[in-house]
Amino acid sequence: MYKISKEFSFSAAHSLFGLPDDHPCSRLHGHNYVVTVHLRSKELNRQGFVRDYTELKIVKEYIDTRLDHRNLNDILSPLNSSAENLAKMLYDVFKPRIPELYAVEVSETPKTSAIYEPECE
Ligand SMILES: Nc1nc2c(c(=O)[nH]1)N=C([C@H](O)[C@H](O)COP(=O)(O)OP(=O)(O)OP(=O)(O)O)CN2
Ligand SMILES: [Zn+2]
Repeated sequence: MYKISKEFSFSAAHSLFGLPDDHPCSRLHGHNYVVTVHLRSKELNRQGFVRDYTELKIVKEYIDTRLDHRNLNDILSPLNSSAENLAKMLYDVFKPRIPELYAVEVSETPKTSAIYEPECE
């Protein structure tokens, strides 16, 4: 199995619901998000690629137009704007266009990340 990944970054605001009143993440705040798309394939194409990294510019275009400098609560509603929910939403958006996609990772901070990977496809 061959695996590749590519990172994309954007800045956005959000607040989380369902947390204790004194939880800091209940308040509107922002992150410099990093999204990593993970692709895999048993075979390489004739260029020797799982997929050309430059073909992943569709991810950058989506992030730049739909997520960057926005409030993620507006985009993920009625779901909570957690990193987990964002990772699954992005997986569902890109899987039809990137068949080799097997997981999406979202980091809100350099120390945290959430990964959505379907159990079986
Ligand atoms: N499982 C999850 N837990 C939390 C999420 C999430 O999306 N999934 N999100 C948040 C907050 O939005 C935010 O990311 C705070 O995270 P935290 O690691 O607490 O960030 P800090 O920089 O404040 O943490 P330090 O301990 O100061 O490094 C909360 N939880
Ligand atoms: Zn947050």
